[in-house]
Amino acid sequence: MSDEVRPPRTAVVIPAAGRGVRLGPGAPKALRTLNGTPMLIHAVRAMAASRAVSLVVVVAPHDGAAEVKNLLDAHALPERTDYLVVPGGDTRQESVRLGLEALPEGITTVLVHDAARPLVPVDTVDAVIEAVRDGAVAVVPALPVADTVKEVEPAEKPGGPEQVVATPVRARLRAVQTPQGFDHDTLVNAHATIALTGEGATDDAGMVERLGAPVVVVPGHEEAFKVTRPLDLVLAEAVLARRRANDGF
Ligand SMILES: Nc1ccn([C@@H]2O[C@H](COP(=O)(O)OP(=O)(O)OP(=O)(O)O)[C@@H](O)[C@H]2O)c(=O)n1
Ligand SMILES: C[C@](O)(CO)[C@H](O)COP(=O)(O)O
Repeated sequence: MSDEVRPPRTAVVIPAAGRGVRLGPGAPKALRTLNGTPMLIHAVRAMAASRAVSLVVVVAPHDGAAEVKNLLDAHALPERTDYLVVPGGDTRQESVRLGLEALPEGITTVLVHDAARPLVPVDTVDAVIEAVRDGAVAVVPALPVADTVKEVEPAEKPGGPEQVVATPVRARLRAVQTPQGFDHDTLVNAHATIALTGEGATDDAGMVERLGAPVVVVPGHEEAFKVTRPLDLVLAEAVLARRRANDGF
């Protein structure tokens, strides 16, 4: 066996198998375009912009893996990075697990990034990777919350009023984004151990928290917002227009 110290290898799993119900009728959300380019391609480019990323695994809609492969082939992407496409599952959590199963040996750091956050800047990606390489087992980029957040008890009957049960101290709340970064074995262990029903975990760091492992926060970025509702498409195209005006990007 060689004593050679191998450099850490970083892969990104991009869950892109969602329908985008909240965005309204149309193609699956990841394939909807921003300024003529599919959101997924923006997201893949955002990840591959980091020189630390050697592999991007795209988790495609279950019946859309061939279409997504063609899409990646048809767009210019950095050549130093490898790309893989696998079919996804019924929930985000399942899609991420299927992406993790496709990773080759030797990956030490894994990022999970929503295709629905196409405009995250590379500095945020690099900050997450650096924090994992510095020893954190789980890292989330996050921003302070602008609104006051209430915890509610669900309505007793459909259409009835919800009851507020608590107002968490806003200064202690953070809105978390992606990419979330992990020590590879810790994330794989979380996905193998944590069983959740219904929609599953809403983020991957939450699964690592359930293992009892520490999750650290790095600053997020307002351009890393999630395209969820129709207004977010307008905002995303405005951000792209501002980038073009500012840097000719
Ligand atoms: N079964 C699923 C569901 C979601 N996702 C991905 O997880 C990310 C975050 O999910 P979200 O923004 O909720 O996307 P959708 O599930 O598509 O949206 P909606 O809930 O409005 O249908 C997206 O990149 C989405 O494609 C996935 O890979 N597999
Ligand atoms: C992972 C995430 O983007 C963190 O904010 C978010 O939880 C995804 O939620 P969604 O309902 O699947 O969009």
